[in-house]
Amino acid sequence: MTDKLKPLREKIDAIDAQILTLLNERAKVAQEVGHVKAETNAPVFRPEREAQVLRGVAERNPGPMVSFDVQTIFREIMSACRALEKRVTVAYLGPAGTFSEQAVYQQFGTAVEGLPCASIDEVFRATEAGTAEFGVVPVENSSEGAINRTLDLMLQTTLLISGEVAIPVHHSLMSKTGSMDGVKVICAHSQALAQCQVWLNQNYPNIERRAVASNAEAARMAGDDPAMAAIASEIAGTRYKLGVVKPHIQDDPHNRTRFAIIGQLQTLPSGKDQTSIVLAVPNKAGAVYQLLAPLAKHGVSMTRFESRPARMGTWEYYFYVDVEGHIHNESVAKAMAELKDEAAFFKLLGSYPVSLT
Ligand SMILES: O=C(O)C(=O)C[C@]1(C(=O)O)C=C[C@@H](O)C=C1
Repeated sequence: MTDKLKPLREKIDAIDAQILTLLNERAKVAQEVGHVKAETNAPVFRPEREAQVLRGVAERNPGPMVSFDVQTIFREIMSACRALEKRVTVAYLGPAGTFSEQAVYQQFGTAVEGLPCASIDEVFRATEAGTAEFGVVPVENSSEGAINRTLDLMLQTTLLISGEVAIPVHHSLMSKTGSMDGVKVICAHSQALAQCQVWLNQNYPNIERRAVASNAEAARMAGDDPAMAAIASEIAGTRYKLGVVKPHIQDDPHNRTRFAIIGQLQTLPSGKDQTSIVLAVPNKAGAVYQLLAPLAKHGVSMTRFESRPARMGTWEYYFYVDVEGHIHNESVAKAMAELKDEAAFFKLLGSYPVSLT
């Protein structure tokens, strides 16, 4: 056994030496890129370039490594190279251990400065004030729909959407002891309670459910109090030393949340992009139908249509629309110009690469 392993391990050592040399060659080039950017004050984080690199390695991947894993490795390589240029600060809905933090790493890799914030509002404020260069905010969940607070704040902010990232959301039921003995309350964010309600009704119909600020906060509370259980990610559970009572209790096994990367940056085209806008129309018959006509006219596909009641003013609803393509694409630019002319309200939220996951 050892005789057979030895030459294979020597091979791995030799390959690792080459990888190490290449990684550092790459890092030196990234440092040069950093110097060029510093001269012109150009942005360090370039989501369109990173999306192209990650799509490229997946397309060229000969295997046997699976493309998802290859992308994870290259994301970390770029993250480390980027950090040599400048360590980017990213605000997110904290505390540490939330799905928002996971979304930060999924987009930026781990060589990033995370800034946990107490609320979605604070993520916007920290990014607008420049305390963080980017913010990561939840936009929609596949089971529960839109995150209304984010949509409302998008309307008011001067920030743009610079990118998007989608992550699978798996909720686990956890407690200090790893059992439900003596547990009187199950805590979680209201969205998580909603995403697990069928399972909870079947298994613990008589235990009180309490909505708290975040799942990570629920995990922290459960770590302090054996009478409380938390619904949260297992990452949060590990952080607060909880035992798993039952993993993956979300009603939809494919539950996912989409996050927006917000910032000052207008991302350039990556070749596979999406544009987000908000619109309002006068309250008259056929207005929405008419409003969307420019999309069909210019062959622009709509990928999302969400409405929010306008809480003041003369219009009844705001419509959040995502379309395929970048505002720099001629057809998208023309369609947007016509929409803007016809709408009672129009706001471009940003053009950015379509999420890889
Ligand atoms: O190409 C650039 O602009 C770089 O800064 C290099 C690099 C990379 O490591 O590949 C790093 C950071 C950017 O977000 C994009 C790519």
